[in-house]
Amino acid sequence: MAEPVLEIRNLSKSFGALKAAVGVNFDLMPGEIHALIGPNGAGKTTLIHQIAGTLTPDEGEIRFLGKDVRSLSVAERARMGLGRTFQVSSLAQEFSALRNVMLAVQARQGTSFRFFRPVMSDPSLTEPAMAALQRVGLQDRADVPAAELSHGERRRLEIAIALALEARVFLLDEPMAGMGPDGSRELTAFLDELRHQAPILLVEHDMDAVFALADRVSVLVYGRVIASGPAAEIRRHPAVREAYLGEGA
Ligand SMILES: Nc1ncnc2c1ncn2[C@@H]1O[C@H](COP(=O)(O)OP(=O)(O)OP(=O)(O)O)[C@@H](O)[C@H]1O
Repeated sequence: MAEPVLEIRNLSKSFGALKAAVGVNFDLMPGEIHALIGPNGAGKTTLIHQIAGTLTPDEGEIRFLGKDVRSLSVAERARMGLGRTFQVSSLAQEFSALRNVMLAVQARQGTSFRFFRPVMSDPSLTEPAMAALQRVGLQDRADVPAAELSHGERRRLEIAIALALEARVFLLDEPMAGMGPDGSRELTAFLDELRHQAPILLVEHDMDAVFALADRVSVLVYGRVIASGPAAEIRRHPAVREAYLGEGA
């Protein structure tokens, strides 16, 4: 059987008295989209922060590609291929779309000094960056500053950055947030294709997108996984309908 790309074991994290993760177990298998759903404040973003390395767990294990990554920095994890998009955009707003992706290409290639060539005309940076922009359909917007892109375009730019980092896994935190229905449909189709590149941990409130995309769904409530399984099963799960979808069982 295939090995999980990402394995979370007994992860716990508290902020004072508040338990944001309580013994969380979670796997991401090659090729799959595993959605993490749950009410506001359930601890979904906190879990992504712990995987990416911006928060340290109190207890538990995080294994990525078979390696325990708890002692690695955010940058080291990113270099291993932990590709993350953020709930709040982390783009360099004044830089063009192309420049934003080039920074990721440069980060991927490691620090190198380029004395002889201005960065913007260095094909070892511009070519992979343009290829990533093309994958997300932003090739015609390459020169536009990130700040002037639409919300949906910025989301796609973040994915282009993860592509340029040659992500081995995508951690997507509410990619549908702020999208209109057309944008959501477009992004859903795109993510469906993106899974072939690397598996996706999808934190999302848009249930149409979740049930259209996810192979598996885990439900987090007050830091605990209350149900986890194939999407069709989770949709029918009485505890999920009651606790999360707000219906009587
Ligand atoms: N740095 C922090 N310090 C203290 N409390 C925090 C911190 N980060 C998150 N929390 C709290 O931890 C809990 C889980 O928050 P988190 O943002 O992970 O939830 P979420 O499931 O992602 O919610 P949403 O769906 O609204 O984004 C919340 O009660 C939040 O207020």
